[in-house]
Amino acid sequence: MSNVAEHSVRAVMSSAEVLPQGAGYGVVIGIGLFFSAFMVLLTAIQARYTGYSPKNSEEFTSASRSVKPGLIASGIVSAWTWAATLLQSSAVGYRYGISGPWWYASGATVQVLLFAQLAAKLKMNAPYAHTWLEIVGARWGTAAHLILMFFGLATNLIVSSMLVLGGSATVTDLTGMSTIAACFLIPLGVAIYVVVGGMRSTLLCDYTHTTVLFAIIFTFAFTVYATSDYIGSISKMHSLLQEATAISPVSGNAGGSYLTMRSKNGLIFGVINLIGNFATVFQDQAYWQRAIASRPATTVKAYLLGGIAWFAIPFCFATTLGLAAVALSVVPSPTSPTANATAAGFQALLPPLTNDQISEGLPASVAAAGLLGQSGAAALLVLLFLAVTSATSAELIAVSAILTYDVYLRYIHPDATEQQIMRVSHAGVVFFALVMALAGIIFYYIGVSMGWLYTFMGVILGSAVVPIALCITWRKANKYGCIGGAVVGFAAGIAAWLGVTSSLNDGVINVTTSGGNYEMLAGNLASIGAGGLIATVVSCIWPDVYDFAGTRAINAPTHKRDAKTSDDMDADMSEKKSPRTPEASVSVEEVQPLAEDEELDLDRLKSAFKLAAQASVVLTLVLLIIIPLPLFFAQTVYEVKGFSAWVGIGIGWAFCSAFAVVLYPLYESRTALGMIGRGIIKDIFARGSGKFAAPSHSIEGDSDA
Ligand SMILES: NC(N)=O
Repeated sequence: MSNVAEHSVRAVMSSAEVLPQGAGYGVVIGIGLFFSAFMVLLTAIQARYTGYSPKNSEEFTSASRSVKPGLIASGIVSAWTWAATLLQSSAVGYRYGISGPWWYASGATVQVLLFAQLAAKLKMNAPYAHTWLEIVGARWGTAAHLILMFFGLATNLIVSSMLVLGGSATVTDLTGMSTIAACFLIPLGVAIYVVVGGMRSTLLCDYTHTTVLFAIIFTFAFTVYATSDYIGSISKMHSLLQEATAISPVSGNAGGSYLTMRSKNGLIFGVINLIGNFATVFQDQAYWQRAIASRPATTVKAYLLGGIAWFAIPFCFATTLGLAAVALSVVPSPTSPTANATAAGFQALLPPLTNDQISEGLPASVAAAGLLGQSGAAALLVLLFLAVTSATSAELIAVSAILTYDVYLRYIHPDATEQQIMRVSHAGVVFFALVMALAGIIFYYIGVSMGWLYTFMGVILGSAVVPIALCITWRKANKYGCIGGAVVGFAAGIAAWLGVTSSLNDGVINVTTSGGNYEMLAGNLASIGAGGLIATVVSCIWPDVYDFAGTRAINAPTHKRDAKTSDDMDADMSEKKSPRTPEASVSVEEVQPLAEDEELDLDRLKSAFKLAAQASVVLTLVLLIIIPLPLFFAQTVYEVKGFSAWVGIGIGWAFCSAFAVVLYPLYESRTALGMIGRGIIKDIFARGSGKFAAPSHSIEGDSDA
């Protein structure tokens, strides 16, 4: 049997039989153990040649706030690349055509870009905090802290469940490995290396994952658009998509075509996607933690770079594999009696997928297996595993930070020693690994898929988005308005979601009926809308007057500062000084003058905020309005030329992204890499002579390895 025929038969047999079960266990356990060993090695190298060691809590959780922008950008890309980024984006490409990948990518990029503003404010208003919840607690006290902690931890739980569900469904589908085993083994393998390495090593591991991720994405893109026997060129893809349109037109698309941005359901998905992803960035400690780990001077740059780079991942990947899955549905299988897709008896290489299969995110894996047989399936498996593990590592260390600083230190043992803090941080990682495994299994058993959770997340998380953003950035934010907004918005989201489900489905409410586009859209809009409206309106009517002195005092180094410096720092936002909040761990008067630290100079931070505000708003308008809406209203169905430009932009963007998050971090770390290289060489020739010796002035600013 020819290679092509062999691939085809495997694809028709469904992707479950493409790889042996052992390959699933091999990838999940083998790669997990490999990265654990890699992490041990990296940690040892760091400690020996750079002086950084995750044995103290600041380094473990926050990487000593010294990481450069390229590595932070790579960490953002890695944490934000979920199983859904690859699978759900391809699923909406499969359902809605080219608009699906666009709306997935743009609807989840703008939050990272806009987060640059929050990151700049974090460095201005709470430069020494470990978690965003510490800021809430210092400003608004215990009730607000607990309520918003619910939203924060719910975000981590939902994101983690999606990671486990998406990862395990694909491993099971491609190899037949037990889903339950995959749910447990994926997070536990990651937990080992997170405990060993802490935040800095997690970022380094993210970097390696991101590098491999781009390599595999390019492999798929060039296979589909250049070398595949079934597709192999943009014009062939175009003609296959036109054939697919003729056979099964897409409801709500211009001319039923896969080749148009005029897609009603694509647009609805775009809105749901936009709202849900605000919640999973703004209230996920993982993104705050990257801002915290970042050098203050370059935080904004890191988020803008990370956001722009990330866009290419779902856009290029889903424009490749999502559309390939559609195209392969009109390619005849080797056993088909006819090559004419419209003739009776036609057997497609990839028979149409059911709604449940699409919701599980299978279009990408069946397309990969259909195109490249076992090697395609294996590449997708590795890609998925790397995406899932690096995002999982971000979630584990994020929850560990919340459990350590917002539960243990705040409520249980405020005077804990460094050793106790480290012990709790490690235990937090392991504890949450078990929780996410169990959550994945529970959702799997009740029939909730990754796709369902993805569109649902904004319903229960969306209401806290605006309140949290206001708490950290706006001196006038009213505590009661924001907390009320989060709680009422939560109820409004659930009520709207269930109400619309009931009215559109004759009173039948279950996992299937509640997962429709309109049902989820209603819940998402009500949640973020009510939360945002209540928080903003109440704050405008009864504005707070807050100077952020209490939040700046969180964990700040303790030196005297004179009143003049304090006034200068707060000049931009204080009309009246608020007294020290009881929650602040250190009195304002004791705080080290931030101006002493050049990177925390208020003028520099204000300029960074201005840059973040301007760049993120302009890019948001470009990605959400200026490019897609004219294309939507024009109802253009792309001819080959337009489609070629579309695909070319996707692949070109992915190349630029790879430069930004793969090559740039190497360039910016050249000093540290040189130092490590010299240390290793010295050690080889004279054992012990290469070891890091703390200089009289710190080299930390130059080192981020
Ligand atoms: N991270 C996302 N939304 O893919």
